Amino acid sequence: MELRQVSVAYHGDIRILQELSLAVRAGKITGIIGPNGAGKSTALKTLYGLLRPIEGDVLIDGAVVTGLPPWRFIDRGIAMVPQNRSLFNELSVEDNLRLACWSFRRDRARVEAALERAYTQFPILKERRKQPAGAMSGGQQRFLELGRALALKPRVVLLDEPTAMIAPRLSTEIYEFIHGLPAQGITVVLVDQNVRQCVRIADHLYVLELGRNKVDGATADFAQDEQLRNLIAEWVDYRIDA
Ligand SMILES: Nc1ncnc2c1ncn2[C@@H]1O[C@H](COP(=O)(O)OP(=O)(O)OP(=O)(O)O)[C@@H](O)[C@H]1O
Repeated sequence: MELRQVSVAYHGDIRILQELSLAVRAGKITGIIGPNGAGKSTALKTLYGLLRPIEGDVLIDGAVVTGLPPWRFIDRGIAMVPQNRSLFNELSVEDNLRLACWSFRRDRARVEAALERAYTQFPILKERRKQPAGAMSGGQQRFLELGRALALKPRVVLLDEPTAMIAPRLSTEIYEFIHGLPAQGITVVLVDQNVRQCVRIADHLYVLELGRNKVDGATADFAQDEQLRNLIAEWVDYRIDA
């Protein structure tokens, strides 16, 4: 996936992204970091078709898809887990998973396979499958959101602050899980305030500032370049280890 010279505005004239270009590396983890309000979530929403650029293009597999609605992105194997909770709290864990299968609900074998995939990845969901989603802890609800996105066997998963407001022990588990996704053939785009963890697991990093791409590169190169490490420390208040 790619954003090519994309500008995005809210309310028509509040321009947030300014000619931002960004390429998602297939089979890798691409991290997007930057100070509060830099436009990281806006970039992710643009990659998923939730926001339409006023300039520039969104590409999938090299083809321009600018203006395509989000459900057509799902068809193309792109899944997103948004920053804010997106579960139906009153519905059971299993019904939340079934809803993700709505577009192929008549294909029972496929629905059962999708449920099984989510339960294998997160056994706690199977244990809790009959309980209301809202009765689970914040971390468990996050597992359900991840399980729901992955039940559809996406090629690419877009994650916005996956461990915001989640207890440290479960956060560590979530990062380990995300780290393992490329080995399952899943490409990851990770927007995160938790710069330490994002830098630890990302193969390639973009640093945004005021809606622009300030710098990007392979994470390993950031670690070896004293000047880059200083810049990152200044922008996001975190020093990458050499
Ligand atoms: N729906 C909206 N309407 C108007 N302005 C918005 C809207 N959503 C975001 N903004 C503004 O756009 C800018 C970028 O927001 P965005 O959420 O993309 O930043 P971010 O880098 O993800 O920040 P954070 O790390 O704080 O989540 C901010 O100034 C924000 O106030």
